[in-house]
This record gives sequence, structure tokens and C-alpha cells, in this order.
Amino acid sequence: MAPIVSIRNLAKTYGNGFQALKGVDLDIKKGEILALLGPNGAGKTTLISIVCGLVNPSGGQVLVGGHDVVRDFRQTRAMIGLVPQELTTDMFETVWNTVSFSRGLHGKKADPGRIETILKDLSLWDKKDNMLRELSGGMKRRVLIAKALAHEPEILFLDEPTAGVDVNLRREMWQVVERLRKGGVTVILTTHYIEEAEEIADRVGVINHGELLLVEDKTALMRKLGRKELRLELAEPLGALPPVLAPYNLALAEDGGALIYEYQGEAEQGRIGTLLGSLAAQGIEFRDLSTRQSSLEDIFVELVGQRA
Ligand SMILES: Nc1ncnc2c1ncn2[C@@H]1O[C@H](COP(=O)(O)OP(=O)(O)OP(=O)(O)O)[C@@H](O)[C@H]1O
Repeated sequence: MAPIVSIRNLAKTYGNGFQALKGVDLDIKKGEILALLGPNGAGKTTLISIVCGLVNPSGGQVLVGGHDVVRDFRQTRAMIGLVPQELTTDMFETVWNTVSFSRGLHGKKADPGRIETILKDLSLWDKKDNMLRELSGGMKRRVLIAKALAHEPEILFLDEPTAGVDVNLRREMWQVVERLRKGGVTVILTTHYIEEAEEIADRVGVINHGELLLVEDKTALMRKLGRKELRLELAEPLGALPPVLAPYNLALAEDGGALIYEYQGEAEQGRIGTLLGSLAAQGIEFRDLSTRQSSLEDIFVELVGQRA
């Protein structure tokens, strides 16, 4: 199936000469949830802004549903909903009016039934007559999403949907995103929270210094780059590793009281059996064992050299 968004060799140099994007290639599949991870200033907002037609690219091309975002701006913009980080609307306006107005802004005919469905889906129906200033932080965020959905876009961009919100609200937002996906919307979100990507994304893209370092299916990424660790608590401490164990990637920890085997991929995992056999042959007994898998956070730090 043709990608719903196709980005080729996309570059952006701002007026002051700063190169915010340096030749990004990315295909976004219809119906997926893609999380873009990257530290501050990596270029995430610039990328989203170009796809949404808010910033002009300096080079390359973006197609949305086969249309060029610069040449066919109206068509591509109609397909996209953008959820910014903050509400900039009049706080004295009601939820109903705010969301209905957004639909009108995109040149769509009024459709009260549609607005009602959106507000109900986002659990905002009983607040429809409230002014925005009367809403909680979580409700305001949901209004942002309702506004972005008012013109029935196929693609939704969420710029840091849960920045600065508490854990409960974050979980609530994740559920909203999941429901949207079930409704067939393609969702692209930027985030600083690795656990957010780990929790809800189908694919993860990592951006740093204007370059897309990788984009990969989340599970495959974890399998490919994720390291695992097997830890054996020894019955008797060892003074040094016996030479026969040298071929294994083993380390002796805590005054010889534990052995740590670090491995990656299925081949190295397959050697655990022979490792245990070698230990038994050496008369090395263990009293407990545990495993640990590196998280997406560990993988990110390894790639980018800093935390998100
Ligand atoms: N209008 C502009 N003029 C000059 N430089 C800009 C402009 N907008 C953004 N930049 C710079 O481009 C770089 C990328 O910014 P961008 O907002 O895309 O990053 P980001 O990954 O979204 O960061 P954050 O996570 O902090 O939102 C930053 O160094 C920023 O200072």
C-alpha cells in the first residue's frame, strides 16, 4: 500500500542559516502510530510543521495522500489535523463553539452531528456548554484534539501530547490515541517520554541534529538493539573467571559473588545452555538467576548520547 505521507530528502535551513533538517526520508503508513523521539532542538517540530504546510521546506518533497504539501496545500491540509501543545483559543468561548469554529476554518460545512460524535468520543459531551477556562488541564488537552479532528482529517499530528501532565492524564491521553487509531486515523506524535513511545507506538523514529537516525518497528527495534543480561548469583564467590569461560561475554561482579552474561540477539541467547553446562563442568554452582532487558530508553541513550 502506498504510504499516506511520503517524505523525501527533506531539508530546512532557517533564515539565520541554521540547518534544522538535513535530508530526511520517511514513509508513514496509513493507520499506524508513529512516535518521533529526539532531544530538544532535534528538528521534530520543524518536520511536523513542514508536513502541515506551516513552514516551507528548503529542499526535498513531502507528499500527503499523493499530493505535494507546497503545491497542493489546500488538499493536503484538509487531510491533516494538528494538535499543538497549547490552547491559544479564546478562554471565554464554549467547547461547542470552539470545536465547531475549527471545522468552519477548514471550509467544511457545519455538521452538528459530527461535532457531537467527536465530543462524545473524547468524553467532552457534558462540557459542551462550558467555557474553556472552566475546564481541567486534561479536558483542555482533549479540546485541542477535538479541534484538530473537527474537519475529519485522516492524519493527526500530536506535538508532545503529554508534556508536563501527570501520570494519570498521560494514561488517559494514550487511551484517546488508541481509540483514534481504532477509528482508522493515522497518528504521528512527538515526545520526550520514551515510555510513551514504548507504550503506544507501532513504529519509532529517532531524530537528532536534523537527521533521522532510524525508524523501525518498535518490537523489532527492541529485539535488534535491546541488550539482555543474565545474572547468576554464585553459591561461592570466585576469585577470577576460569579461562574456559573466556569465550563468553562474562563479567564477574560484586567481589566475585555474581556472574553477568550480556547478550544480544538469538545466536548469543542460544549459548546460554552451553554456558550453564560449562559452569556445571567447572563445579561452579549458583543459587539464583535473573534476567534484565534494556529499555527503549537505554537504546535511545546509546544512539543519541543523551537522555530524551
Ligand atoms: N524560526 C526559526 N528560526 C531559526 N531557527 C529555528 C526556528 N525554528 C526553530 N529553529 C531551530 O531549529 C532547531 C530545531 O527546532 P525544532 O523546534 O524543530 O526542534 P524540536 O525537536 O521540536 O525541539 P523541542 O523538543 O524542543 O520542541 C532548533 O535548534 C531551533 O532553535
